[in-house]
Parts: sequence; structure tokens; C-alpha cells
Amino acid sequence: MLGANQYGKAECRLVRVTRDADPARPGYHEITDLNVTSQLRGDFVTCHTEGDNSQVVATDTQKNTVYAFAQEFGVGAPEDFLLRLGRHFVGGFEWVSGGRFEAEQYAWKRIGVDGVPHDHAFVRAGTETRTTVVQFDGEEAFVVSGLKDCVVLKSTGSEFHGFPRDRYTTLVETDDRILATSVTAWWRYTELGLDYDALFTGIRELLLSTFAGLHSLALQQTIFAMGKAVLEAYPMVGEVKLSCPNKHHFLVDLSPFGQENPNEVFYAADRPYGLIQATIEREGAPAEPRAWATIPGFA
Ligand SMILES: O=c1[nH]c(=O)c2[nH]c(=O)[nH]c2[nH]1
Repeated sequence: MLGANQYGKAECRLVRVTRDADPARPGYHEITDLNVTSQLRGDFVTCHTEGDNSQVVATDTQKNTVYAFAQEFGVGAPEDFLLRLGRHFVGGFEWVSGGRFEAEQYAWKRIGVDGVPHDHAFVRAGTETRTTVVQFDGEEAFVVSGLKDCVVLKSTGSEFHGFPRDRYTTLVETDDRILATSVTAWWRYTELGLDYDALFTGIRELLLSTFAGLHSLALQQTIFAMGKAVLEAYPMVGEVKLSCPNKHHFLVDLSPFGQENPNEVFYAADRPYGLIQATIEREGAPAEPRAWATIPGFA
């Protein structure tokens, strides 16, 4: 018997140019760069068991809808774009009872020419990506937003000591180390109709300022503080998940060269790395009963 299933078009790369972004400045463009995945859930049993495609909204159609909606409605916040897409499929086809719609958004900055931001020339703003997953269960929608590949480092204000020692422990205790990670964060909204762009900006800033400001005794403590700060400042967020590799920086032993190394020269190792993950939940908040409506990534 057929179990859980979903299908759609993955990674529709969409760049939307808004040519009339500022009516006072002809030729001043804005761009939105997304990677959109659309997947439908519903009654697709006979397609799987008999090859009956009479209810199969083709993945090609799903892809076309992404581009057509970008033209007709613009993109706006990726959360709003995905909500519109999901409502279209769930509302438009009786047997489509839900779906999962995902977007990554890549950031671009204007190129400065003689110090002036160019009207229509852009440079990719690093590797950091804004992420969104919108899921539908009937008309009910669940929005999870986040970011990934946001690489941060602090060159002091981090210690790690007091851990148990056994016959395999070699790590030296430290009261001053580099703390570096690549933040992947997800936060689940418990309301709809929000200003998702403003929330993204505010939550991202709060995550980063908490990373910077907390004197850290462990990366675990840092990520808990980051999630807690978001829950305290944003009542519409029910849960935050963080996944953070500990990007180790090892002090180089310069004594063979007769040199001191007072915490200044480090070897940036890329693997293995500690992998620190946590869910920070609002106390007393009802757990989301649909496992799939919580954030993907880890248990
Ligand atoms: O912040 C850290 N948490 C750990 O669990 C850990 N383990 C380790 O070797 N170094 C670190 N650092």
C-alpha cells in the first residue's frame, strides 16, 4: 500500500527583475534571486499504482506556475510568494490536499561605481542564503523561515573548560579561544500575515548580535542564547532550531622556531568539526502535532 508521498519540481531557479522599482528613477532595477521547490500532497494513489495521470498536476506545470506568478504578482517576500503558490494548488485542484513549498534566496548588492550604487549592476553578497519552507495541510499553512551558510567568528570572548577528562582526552582547556561557526537557523512562525522581510532582518540581526555579545563558555551555550533571544523578542515565533558546526581554530605551536604565540596565529581546520544542534522551544507552547510542520534538518 502507498505510504506518504509528495512530488513536484525541485530547484526552479528564478530571477525576477523589477524594472520600475523606483518610478522617479527610470532604469533603476531591483532583482530577486530564488531557488524554488514545489511539491504537492494529496490523492495520487492511482498514479502510483496504475500509472493513471488524470490527477497529476505535472511537475512542468508547477514550474511554469512559479515563473508565471513571478511575472503576474512579483515575488516580494519569499514566504508570501510560497503562500500564494501553495494556495493556488490547494485551492485549484480538489484532490490536492497540501504541499511543501521551499525557497532559498540569494542576496545581491549593488556594485559601487565611484562610490555610487549602480542602477542595474549587482555583486553577489557572499554565500549566506535566506531560506523558507511553507507547508499546507488543507487551507492551513505553516511557515518556517531561516538562513544558512552565515559564517561568523569572534576572536576572543569564548572559553571552553571544565569538561570531563578520561584516558582519551587531550584537549587543552582554554579561557580565550576563537569561536567560529556557519549558522543554519530555522524559526517557525505561529501566525500568518506577517511582515516577513522585516522579521527576517530583525531576527538575523538579533541572532548575530547575541553571538557577538555573549561571553561564551561553550558553543552550546551560545546557540541556546541565540534562540532564546529570538523567542523573547518575537512572540510570533514558536520554536527556533540552530545547527552550528564548531569551526575549530587551533593555536599553532611556534616554539620550534623560538617564537611566542600569544593567541595570535591559528590553523583554521575544516574537518572534523564539532556539530552543535539544538531546538529552543517556548515554554508552555503547544507542540506542533504535525511532525512535518516543524523544521526540517535534524530530529
Ligand atoms: O563549544 C564547544 N562545545 C563542545 O562540546 C566542544 N567539544 C570540544 O572538543 N570543543 C568544544 N567546544
